[in-house]
Amino acid sequence: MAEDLLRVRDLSTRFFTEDGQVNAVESVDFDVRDGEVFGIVGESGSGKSVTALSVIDLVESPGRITSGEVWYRNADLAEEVRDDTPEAVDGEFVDVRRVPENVRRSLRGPSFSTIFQDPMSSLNPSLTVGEQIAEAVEVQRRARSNPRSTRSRTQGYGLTDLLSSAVLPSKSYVSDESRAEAIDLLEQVGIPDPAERADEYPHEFSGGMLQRAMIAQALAGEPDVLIADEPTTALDVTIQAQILDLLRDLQDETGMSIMMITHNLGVIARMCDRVGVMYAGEIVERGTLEDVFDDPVHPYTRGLLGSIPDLDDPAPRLQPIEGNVPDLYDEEMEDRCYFADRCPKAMEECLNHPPEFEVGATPEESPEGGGGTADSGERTGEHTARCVLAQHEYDPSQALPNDYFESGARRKSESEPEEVSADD
Ligand SMILES: Nc1ncnc2c1ncn2[C@@H]1O[C@H](COP(=O)(O)OP(=O)(O)OP(=O)(O)O)[C@@H](O)[C@H]1O
Ligand code: NI
Repeated sequence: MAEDLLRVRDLSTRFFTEDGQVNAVESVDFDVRDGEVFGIVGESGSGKSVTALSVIDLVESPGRITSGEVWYRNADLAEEVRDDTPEAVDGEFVDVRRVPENVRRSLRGPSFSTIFQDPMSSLNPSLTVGEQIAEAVEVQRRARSNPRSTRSRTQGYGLTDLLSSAVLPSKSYVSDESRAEAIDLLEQVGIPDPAERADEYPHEFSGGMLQRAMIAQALAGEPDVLIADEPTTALDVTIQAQILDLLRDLQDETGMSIMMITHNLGVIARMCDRVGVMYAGEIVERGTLEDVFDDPVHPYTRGLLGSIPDLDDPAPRLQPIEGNVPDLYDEEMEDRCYFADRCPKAMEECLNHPPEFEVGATPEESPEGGGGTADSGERTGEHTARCVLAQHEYDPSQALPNDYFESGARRKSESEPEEVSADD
């Protein structure tokens, strides 16, 4: 079995807005393994993008990561930071949340790279595509040849900042070698006439080609992990399929891992090895693609699967189950299963916040949460769900009345959990 490359533990991110505290990511655990595609899927507003941004420390104010560890396996980095920050090192793993900020930032590009729905969030309109990719190649080269000096030179700069900073002289390739490499990359991502296209500006590219150029830029750093947030959502379906196939091919060649974030289960089915299903800031079910698609436990997952958009069909935004993802304001998050108000199988037990249950395990064996830090590598349950149905069948005699969550009065005055009669 492939080794873990990333172990994310108890990651929480909140936005401190004028209207209140938004619990966008709520104690999330997941692993990303060598050479796999790990998918995060869920409706709009479920916390997918903020989870990704939290992993690479790009959450912006008024947001803040309030807890969590992001263990990244990199023996060289572990060696480098061990003396100064021993608490951030566990064997070959480094908790990137506990290393100095300049070190963490220097990992963007050479270790973690991103592609987004909108390529113009990564590309600078006033530089040619070739120059920008060549610059990313250079950053990687400097990082390889002398990690420490690069870390100080790029201190305080993410790759994107560096690329878009006005300091860069226009039309100057750092070297002929990096220009040649940029052209190679453009060819790798399937851009015809790459040498000519390299000298064009982003606005001269079509949407699909621009997406490919962004992928080339993201790959220039030879990242260990590519984080792809709805990378094909804006594209028409034929191009969408081409880009996904391209990502899979590139992954086969490079051995990188991909974190694929999407609301589209068709994309998940086509791409992913393992999946986490997000709802209201939590991962509510996870497992292999087969676990989650063939044997879903959480009624939310089942609901999502009830309307898998066909990739060959214009895919609608997912809205399979009546109702919406809650706004996630802290004061409105009752201590219950967050999905209970939309759930066709809500029972009295669901008025307690469910832990992560191992699917199919007896209650005694079931672990609390995703388990462990960097050193507890052993995995028991691959397939888990934050739902009591992982442990026992639906019991209609315990069902909550249909209108249970509808009375606004109850919400305010009776939200104190009543004594729940659990049978076991
Ligand atoms: N800058 C911000 N300020 C306040 N709240 C925010 C901010 N960014 C995100 N949120 C909130 O965090 C929660 C999670 O948002 P997130 O963007 O991660 O959802 P998502 O699953 O990626 O949805 P989508 O499919 O629409 O991209 C939402 O409730 C959202 O309103
Ligand atoms: Ni998003």
